[in-house]
Formats: sequence, structure tokens, C-alpha cells
Amino acid sequence: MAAVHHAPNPPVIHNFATTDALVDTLANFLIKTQKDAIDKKGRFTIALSGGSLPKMLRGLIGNPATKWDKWQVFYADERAVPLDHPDSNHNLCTQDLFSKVPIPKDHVHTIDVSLLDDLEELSDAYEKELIREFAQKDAARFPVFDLILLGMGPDGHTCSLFPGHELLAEEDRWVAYLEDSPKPPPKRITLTYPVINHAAKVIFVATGEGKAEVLSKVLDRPEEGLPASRVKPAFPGQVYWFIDAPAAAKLQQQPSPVNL
Ligand SMILES: O=C(O)[C@H](O)[C@@H](O)[C@H](O)[C@H](O)COP(=O)(O)O
Repeated sequence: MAAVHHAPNPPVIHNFATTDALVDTLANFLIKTQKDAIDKKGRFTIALSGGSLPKMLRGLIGNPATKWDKWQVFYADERAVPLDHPDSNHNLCTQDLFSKVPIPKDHVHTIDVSLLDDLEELSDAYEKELIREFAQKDAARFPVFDLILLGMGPDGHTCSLFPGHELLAEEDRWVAYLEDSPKPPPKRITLTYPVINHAAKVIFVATGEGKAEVLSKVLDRPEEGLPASRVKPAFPGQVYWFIDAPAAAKLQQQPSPVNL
């Protein structure tokens, strides 16, 4: 019998009246996702982005339901800079989150800064870090993150996957590098679509009126193929959008009721 292929689930969009409501619901969502993952596999695998996202995770700080010792954290993208550099996503996440919670240091998977001069080696080494976590334990062609948390730039980019860039077509590698990011700094590594689209859950967080125009393009006109529209986790995976009213202002489709 031929295999049945399901189309990806459509995005679930949650529109929040206030940032605090978004932050609270995001924390509850993470805690539930974390619990399900730990019950099933004894660990929780998550990828984080930079931008405003780490601050949106503040609902986890001091929350006793967060089992930090079971988290394995990777970066959805990272800038090729030292870990204490102001441009480093790890530096940002450390300032906003990890310095405030009891996560074991070796559960936060950073780039190998001894390889900053050779981006190919840097991205290969990060891919190997992922392979150590996923392929040896789950024996899968691509890692299946329990959750990937993403932001979106005003041009529709996500991770370090920019409109029109050749990395949008990457089908094989888990981690890729670029030296020509249109947004500084130019040198970065990024998870690729095969990884993002194998995740069990992906959440975009997009707030503020600066996101209204591009959000309508990404969600109402996905056929335009902006990078964020290409995030379509394979069935039964699910992509969620956590947005606020200013970001939703130009959206044509109805958000789903928040009932998480
Ligand atoms: O790599 C980068 O240049 C940024 O980190 C970028 O990808 C950011 O995540 C988005 O632009 C969303 O930014 P905000 O979350 O601040 O809106």
C-alpha cells in the first residue's frame, strides 16, 4: 500500500492583548511541552534565537516547574563572534535568561570559538554537536527538536535564512554558514530548513507594529515564499505564531482562540 503523506498542519496563530499575556502563555506552553518531552524521552531539546526572544522567556525565571537539568539547548542561529561579544546570541540569552536560572552550563550548546576563522569548520563542528545529541540517541536522518523558538525580521527572515539567499535551498546539511548576511554581523551559522521542518513544534514570536506588514505577507500570502513562510514542520509537527495586536493589525486571517 502506498504511504499516506499528510500536508503540513496550517499555522496556529495566537494574538495577545498584552506582552505580559504573551509571556505568561509562552511560559505555560514551554512547561507543558517540556513535561511531555521529559515524560517520553527523559530530556527536552530546544533551539533558541536572538533578537527580543530571550526576554520573552522571562516567565520561566523562578518558575519551579521548569526542569532545567533536563533541557538541552541549541541556537537556531549564531553570529561568528566570541561568546561574550555584544552580537553573540549566546551572550544575549545568557544575560536575559541563563544567568538567572539553574541550567547546567554543559546543557547550553555553544559554537566552538576556536574555529571562528573558518566558518565551514565552525558550522561542521556545530552540526557534530547536534549529531552527538540527536543521531546517537534518536538514530534519525534529521534531528527532531521538541521545540524551536524563532523570531522574524522586518524582511521576513528567520534564523539566518534571508530572502533570496542560496541557503533557502539547502536540503542536506543540518547547520550551514553564511558570510554575507544582509543584516550585520555578516558571518553566521544557522540551522537549515530540513532541521526546522522536522521539529515537533516551532513557535514564532513577533510583536510590535514594525511586524504588521511582513506578518501579513508571511501568513496571508505564503506563496510569496518569504523565509518565515517556509517554516512548515512535517506532519504531525506544528508551527505556532505568538503575536500581539500591533503585529496582527494587517492580518486578514482570524487568529485562533488562546486556550493553552
Ligand atoms: O539574527 C539576527 O539578525 C536577529 O537575531 C534576527 O534574526 C531577529 O531574531 C529578528 O530580526 C527578530 O527580531 P526581534 O525579535 O527583535 O523582533
